[in-house]
Amino acid sequence: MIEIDAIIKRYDDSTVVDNVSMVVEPRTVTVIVGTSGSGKTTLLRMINRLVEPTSGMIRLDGEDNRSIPGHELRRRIGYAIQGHGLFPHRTVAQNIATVPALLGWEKSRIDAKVEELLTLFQLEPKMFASRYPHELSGGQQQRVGVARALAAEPKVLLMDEPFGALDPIIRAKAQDDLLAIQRHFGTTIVLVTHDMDEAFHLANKIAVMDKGRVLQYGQPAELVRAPATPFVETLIGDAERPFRLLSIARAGAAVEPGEAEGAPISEDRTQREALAELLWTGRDAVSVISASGARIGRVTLDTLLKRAARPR
Ligand SMILES: Nc1ncnc2c1ncn2[C@@H]1O[C@H](COP(=O)(O)OP(=O)(O)OP(=O)(O)O)[C@@H](O)[C@H]1O
Repeated sequence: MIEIDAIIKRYDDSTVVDNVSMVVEPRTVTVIVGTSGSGKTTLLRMINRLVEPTSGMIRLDGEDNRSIPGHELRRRIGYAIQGHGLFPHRTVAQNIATVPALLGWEKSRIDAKVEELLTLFQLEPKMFASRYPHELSGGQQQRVGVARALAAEPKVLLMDEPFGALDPIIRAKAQDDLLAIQRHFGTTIVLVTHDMDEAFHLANKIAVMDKGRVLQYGQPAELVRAPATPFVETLIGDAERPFRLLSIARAGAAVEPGEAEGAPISEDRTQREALAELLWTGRDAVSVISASGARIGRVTLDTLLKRAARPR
């Protein structure tokens, strides 16, 4: 758990993080969004003490982060940034091994970790371990950057616009990979982004920042249903609201009894995907199946349109 308690950061006369308090639950993804210059990066970097707060306290599992030695902070908290910051003259394997090597892990343990991470990130170890960063595509470099941040098995991963440089298709894939890996390791992730679609795709909770303050901190559905301020409403995007509502709920939650013609969809797909399927195939209803493949009912176009309707 990360407890951010009345954190303030001032540079000269300007207050760039203004009395922020929030709690990040373990094994969740928290996304910080907001306009440029609103203090997102500064807030993130106070968690691993790359920036020292002017006042306030941040606790990691109950421990004041100022009382945790630097090497221990680096072990507990991974950090991945846009542009990935890979060392150009070190191989992929050496890049990933950076923190474990600093921590003095045995070579066999490091090698096993590098292989595990490369495999998890779908980079065939035999092909990629000995390459240099310039021999990788942008998307591959980005994956190595995240793999490196995870190498010492940190409980917490801080990510600052990690996918900012990727094209939309690779970006969507990178987001899915991240969620799979987050579940695999049970990592607590705090991620900064400008991209609201990314926020809604990844977040268990979203913090909206403006001028150094957190205006709202809640589950995506809360932000859509009850935006705390007009700023939050604007940032979420009024026009996309129906789709956001559908993209944060699973098809399984809209099931009703009955059958439908044509290919079924899985209950864990989003309602937005169910709607897309219906619109693409011109059907009024689609059968829904459970993870084990059993038919559990159907979702109708009518139901989805009602769910997408303005809540007020
Ligand atoms: N070392 C510094 N010295 C002085 N001012 C700083 C420093 N670092 C950041 N700032 C200022 O603090 C404010 C918040 O910066 P920060 O990088 O946290 O914003 P951000 O929300 O991450 O912005 P962006 O989305 O553009 O990256 C900005 O006005 C920035 O100019």
